[in-house]
Amino acid sequence: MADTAEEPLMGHSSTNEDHDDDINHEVDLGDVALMLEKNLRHPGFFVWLLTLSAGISGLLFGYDTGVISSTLVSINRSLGRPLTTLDKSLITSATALFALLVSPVSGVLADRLGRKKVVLVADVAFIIGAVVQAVTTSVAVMILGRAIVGVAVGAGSFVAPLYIAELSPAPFRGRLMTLNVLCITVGQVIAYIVGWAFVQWGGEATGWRWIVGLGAAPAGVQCLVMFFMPETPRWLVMVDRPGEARQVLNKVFGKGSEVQPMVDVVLRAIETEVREEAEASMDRRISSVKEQGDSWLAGSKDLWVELLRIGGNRRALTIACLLQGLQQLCGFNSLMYFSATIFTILGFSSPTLTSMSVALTNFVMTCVALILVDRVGRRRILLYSIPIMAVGLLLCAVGFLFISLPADLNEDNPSASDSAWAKIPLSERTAPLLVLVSIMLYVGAYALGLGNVPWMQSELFPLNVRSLGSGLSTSINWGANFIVGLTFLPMMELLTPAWTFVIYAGVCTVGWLCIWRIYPETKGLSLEEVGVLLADDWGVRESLKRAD
Ligand SMILES: O[C@H]1[C@H](O)[C@@H](O)[C@H](O)[C@@H](O)[C@H]1O
Repeated sequence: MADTAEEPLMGHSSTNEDHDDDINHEVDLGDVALMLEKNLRHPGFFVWLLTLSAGISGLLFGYDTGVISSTLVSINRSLGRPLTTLDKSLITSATALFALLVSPVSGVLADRLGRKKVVLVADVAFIIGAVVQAVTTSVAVMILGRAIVGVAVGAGSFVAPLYIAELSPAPFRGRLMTLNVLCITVGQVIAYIVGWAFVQWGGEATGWRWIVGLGAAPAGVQCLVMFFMPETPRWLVMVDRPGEARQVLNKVFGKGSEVQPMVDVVLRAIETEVREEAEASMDRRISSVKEQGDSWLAGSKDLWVELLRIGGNRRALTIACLLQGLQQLCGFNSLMYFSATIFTILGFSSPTLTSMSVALTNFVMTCVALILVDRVGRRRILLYSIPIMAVGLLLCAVGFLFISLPADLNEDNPSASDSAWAKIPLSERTAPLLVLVSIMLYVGAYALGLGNVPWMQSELFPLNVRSLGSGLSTSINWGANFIVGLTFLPMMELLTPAWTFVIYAGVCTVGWLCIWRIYPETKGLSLEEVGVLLADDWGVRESLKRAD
């Protein structure tokens, strides 16, 4: 392989048949990753810059989802009347609902327009949504503003990881994508701090307008920065612009003569993948165009067929949806949205401050994940951390068994810190402390694995269906997020908190079994190799052999 790699790529072109035949024989995709691992020690400055620019999408995602709890308690009557429970539910869930609707569409858009343009479109939506929320005087327009933010979060949450994945060299891909999740958790911590500060000192009725309006600032910055960032090499090859793809790869890997062979090999691997996929889909495309005409719709339908009919793609989609669904159905965001309510019920005197422990633990442990994920591997980190989550949830359930709850869980509003519950000294109540500690254990383990690994979804899909597949699994994430947000409080009331947490522990157990059975280890593999792994079966054994 070394010989092949060092041979300069002369006059390459995706339309040159002889050359393409050479590529077929020369490129051993297994060697691509090995070569990268051997040669690259650290991601270069340019790669960090790209990741951080795209990571602003994560920051906005975290900020806009984290900010809602404090906003709801600060709005009071400034939208013309006090908010009803229905108003609050609609304001909260509009974002997840629209994110859910938009993610698959943004997958198609990312193929048509490019990854970068979708980031820019999402930024415009973030800015419009923030301004609409900040200036509104009615509940209906507030819901509209949250819906527009949902469009932005839905598109951004799918395209930012895709952009990072397609630009990162394989050995650092996990780490760089975890950085995106780290930005989400930073956004959530900032949202909690800003919200808490405004609730504490804001006082006046306009404070919350600043909280939501602030979301426009990072979006504006990202718009400016991303304008100067390149498209991904994979998308450029896909739209037949290999020259530009090479320029981007040169920047990613550096320009020295020692890295040129690496750029050649990576470009060849991408070209091979694009060409093979184009050939494989040609027949299907021809028949689809014959049936439906050469329209946008025909192209998209064709992709759907490819995603669902081809075994490897279907397997990739199943794994991505499993991980994304599990990330939400394990109940984490019920803590993100309602931890202040839980800590009020438990009698903590400053529930908003206590609930910050959830956001902070999530952030700190995501930092740890950043260091571990490429070393330990995605599959392994999930198989180790999910049982700890289940133990945390069960301990939490045990804690709740020793706590007698008020009949109406809404009785204790997060702002009512002087309630009867809050006056009981904590020293006399070990059960609430047990709940707090087990929640931290659960959140810590979540942040290590399930909080970030599902966002590496795009590495599972081959290029032609990558954005559609990632878009779909992102909508599973938002759908499950929507369900958990909607059902958590009713479950606590109808089934008791103990059973609610036992059910989440059950979801974790089932999820663990599915992961053990079908999720191969993708650590250190190039995006092209992952496709080979899933082509005939789940590839678990094969991947474990490689990882050893
Ligand atoms: O990966 C993120 C992260 O774990 C966030 O903390 C959580 O709120 C999101 O729902 C999730 O997608």
